[in-house]
Amino acid sequence: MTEKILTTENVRLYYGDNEALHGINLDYDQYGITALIGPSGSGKSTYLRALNRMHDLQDNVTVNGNFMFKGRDIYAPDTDTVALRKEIGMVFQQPNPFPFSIYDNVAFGLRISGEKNKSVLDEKVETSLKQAAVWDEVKDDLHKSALSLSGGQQQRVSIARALATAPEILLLDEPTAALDPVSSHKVENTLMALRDQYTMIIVTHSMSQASRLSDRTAFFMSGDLIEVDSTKQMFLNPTEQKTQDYISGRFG
Ligand SMILES: Nc1ncnc2c1ncn2[C@@H]1O[C@H](COP(=O)(O)OP(=O)(O)OP(=O)(O)O)[C@@H](O)[C@H]1O
Repeated sequence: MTEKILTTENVRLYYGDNEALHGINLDYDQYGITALIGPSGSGKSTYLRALNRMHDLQDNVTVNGNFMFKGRDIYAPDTDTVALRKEIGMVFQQPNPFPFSIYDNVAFGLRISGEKNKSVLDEKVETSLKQAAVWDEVKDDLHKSALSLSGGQQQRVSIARALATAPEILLLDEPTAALDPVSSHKVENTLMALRDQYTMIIVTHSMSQASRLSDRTAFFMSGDLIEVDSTKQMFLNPTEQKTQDYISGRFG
């Protein structure tokens, strides 16, 4: 049996007194893409953000449940959350480069970890930008502001920034929702090319994107996980009527 890289068990999350996730159980094999789909407000982003403790940054959120990453308890009191977020990186809906150069954006996490050697930084910046399939477009302008790039390029630089710290898991929260179709296509191709090297979990509203990109799909509704299966099975022959109704566009 394949070792699970990440397991989440009985995840309950509260915003104040309001329970937004009602006991989610989901495990992940190493590598491949899992899509989280479901109507607006079903808890996809809430669940995703719990995986690398992004809710710690917000008051009034209580997370219960069991989260194990390679045998380590993510919510153990002694977890170094900065180190955790290097291993479980995140890419957001809005491309969010920092207001400095392309090079400095990608080198950011490495420098925070104490890397000062210029040739190491140069090499990692180049490798990460290549992995994120944006190197050819920016290699002559690495010292230009990342904010001067197009949205699609900014998003691939954000992916490069996440990859630079050598994460094992990448969380992607609607990474193409703010992009034009050509840029979305490029970002999708980038993710496809990374599927054999990373474990990726992507929230998407696009059924066509979920079916194109993912190996496995999980359907959320009203804070519950309704069904999870191979993407093929989910789209061709889901077990639950609610899943069928959602993917055929009857609601959401
Ligand atoms: N910061 C917050 N404070 C209070 N309630 C929140 C907060 N963020 C989300 N919620 C609530 O938690 C529930 C789940 O929201 P969440 O954003 O996780 O859903 P989602 O499936 O990702 O939706 P969408 O597809 O629209 O992004 C919703 O009822 C939402 O109102």
